[in-house]
Amino acid sequence: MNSFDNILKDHLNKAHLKQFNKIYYGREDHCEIKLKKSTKTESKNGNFEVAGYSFAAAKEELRKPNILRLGLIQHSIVLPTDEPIKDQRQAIFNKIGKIIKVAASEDVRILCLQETWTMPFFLCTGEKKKWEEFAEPASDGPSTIFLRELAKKYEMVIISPILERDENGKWWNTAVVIDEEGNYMGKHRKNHLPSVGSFSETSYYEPGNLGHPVFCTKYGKIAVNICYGRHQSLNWLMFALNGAQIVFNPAATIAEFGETFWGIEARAAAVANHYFTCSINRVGTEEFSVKKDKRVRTYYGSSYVTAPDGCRTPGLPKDKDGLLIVEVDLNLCRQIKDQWGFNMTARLDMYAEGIAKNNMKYC
Ligand SMILES: NC(=O)NCCC(=O)O
Repeated sequence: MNSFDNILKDHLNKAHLKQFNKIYYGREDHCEIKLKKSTKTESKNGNFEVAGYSFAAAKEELRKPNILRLGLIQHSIVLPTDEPIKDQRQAIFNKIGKIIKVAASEDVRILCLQETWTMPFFLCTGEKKKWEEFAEPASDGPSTIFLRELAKKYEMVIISPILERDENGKWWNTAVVIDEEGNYMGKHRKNHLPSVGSFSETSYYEPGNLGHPVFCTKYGKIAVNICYGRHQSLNWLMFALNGAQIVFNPAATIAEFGETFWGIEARAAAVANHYFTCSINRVGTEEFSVKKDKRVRTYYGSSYVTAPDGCRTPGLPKDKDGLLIVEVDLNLCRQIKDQWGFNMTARLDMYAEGIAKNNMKYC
């Protein structure tokens, strides 16, 4: 099944599709961006889907429009998981390098990759030794070196979620932020670690210790909420309190786990926190030999973007690499807050008091 959106297109007539889009996506028309001919050729040659949509904001008298293009890449691994680590990683670099080039040709200014994009998601195997060499330093590891060059060449801010090995040899699930001049800007570490079914990351690394950083890039204020952190609404809130205009949610999640949540959580967060959310999930099937068993996991892609007014784009396919390009006007963030009086009616002091009174416990 390619995507939910294609099923709808195939089965609803034009009028019904419009009605459906209005309720489900928040608007009748997806506002597709016209992509270059070369983009279509490259996507066909590289066997990845490219889709482009835009979100407009109202014209203002005093502020200029603040329009930029975001890029989200979802991808499968390239080589089987028992190939040498160096080859597996290089094959992914080669594929991603080509997709980033297409994103650059479409003027993408901020781009985000999926969770631990350089490797198969071996964190479901319970094994560590075999995979150690995928862990790398955040500021000058192989993937940061690779992306710094592309960031500089294309004047693009790049968010690179990796498996970090710190100076003491400890691992972290980390997102590195590289600025448009190719400089390492900083990093965020995943705050909430799953311990559910085969997602058991607590044996690999600890919850993040860097709070909720917002990176003031040349193009906008951005933050990263890594995968499982999307189930925690206060995690989203903290990025808003620190001033984020766009929050990326790079993920690795499978259909057996909350595919029904996927379209809801980041979308609700965009409305509740008045920023854009960008949801990126890996695709493809990954097979691991664990002792005498085979472990097989299939990721469902479906990456999408939501605007602060709750309108969302269709998703990328469930089963194919893809580049989602979304043109946004960041002025929309403040416009929505003003229109709904969200800052004026917030009761943060009341919640802070209530949380403190409950001794930080859920009942
Ligand atoms: N990577 C990760 O945190 N997966 C957990 C499953 C989920 O939250 O969908």
